[in-house]
Amino acid sequence: MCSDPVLSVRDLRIQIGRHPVVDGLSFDVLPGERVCLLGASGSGKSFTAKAVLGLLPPNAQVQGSIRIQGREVIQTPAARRRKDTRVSMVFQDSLSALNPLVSVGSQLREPFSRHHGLSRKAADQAAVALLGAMGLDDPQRLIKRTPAELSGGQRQRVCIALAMACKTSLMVADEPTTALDVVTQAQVLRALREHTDTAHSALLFITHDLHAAAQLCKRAVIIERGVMIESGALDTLITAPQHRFTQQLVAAAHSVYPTELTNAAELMPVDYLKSA
Ligand SMILES: Nc1ncnc2c1ncn2[C@@H]1O[C@H](COP(=O)(O)OP(=O)(O)OP(=O)(O)O)[C@@H](O)[C@H]1O
Repeated sequence: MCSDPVLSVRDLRIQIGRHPVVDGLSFDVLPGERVCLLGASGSGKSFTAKAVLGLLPPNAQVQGSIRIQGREVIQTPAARRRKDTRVSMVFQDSLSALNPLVSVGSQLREPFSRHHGLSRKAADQAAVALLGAMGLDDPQRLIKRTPAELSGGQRQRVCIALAMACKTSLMVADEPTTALDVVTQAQVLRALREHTDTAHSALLFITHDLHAAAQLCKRAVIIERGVMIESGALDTLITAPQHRFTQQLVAAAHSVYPTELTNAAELMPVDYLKSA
């Protein structure tokens, strides 16, 4: 069975002044699919995410095609997009993504009222239920606090809850676990996995962390200096990486997580691992 992609990116080119930061990138994300965009620092991941979200800075020149639910949005900024082409977002820095002066409950109430049409009381109940479902202890108390009164992992799960409450068919998460300790990382990855499974929402997961990607995604697009160098099933990319950069990425992840990169990693050919 073949479904139409939720997100279809074709020959995406982004330039800042004379400097190309993304150069001819093409990939699809299918409904309910989790795809990671993997690349080293400075490879153009965040610019790709911003183009998908309609949040490119005014000095960026963009060409190509970005279709969400079949509609062309490449030249349409986020604020002017139709409801069915809007994308929810989880940022790396959860503190600056949330309003520091407003309680978690008030911030979560808004999307429940706006996108689900709930009354204030029902929106509060939905917010508490959602935070509880994400494994946060005592959500009744938590919604009364401001973001600064939460830990990084708690805040990041509030951000995921906010993105979930927006009820979009696509979520983009840009390095959502980079600033977190390993235990909290695992909790946040689980929350993303459970949400996308339950809501059948697609996810574009932006990361330079192959280990995190392998816990969440089945398919990867790997970029280097704004150009796609490899793409396909993550298992295959881990067991048989073709490009030098992918081989280095796998070797680095394997040296940090020797036994658990994925089941596929146990089958990994070793020539390039030995040389890493
Ligand atoms: N305002 C800017 N003007 C010109 N070039 C920029 C600007 N901001 C970023 N760049 C360059 O664009 C390129 C891609 O940046 P981008 O932030 O998309 O990378 P990234 O892969 O997300 O990196 P990281 O993992 O470090 O966030 C980099 O070479 C960066 O130096």
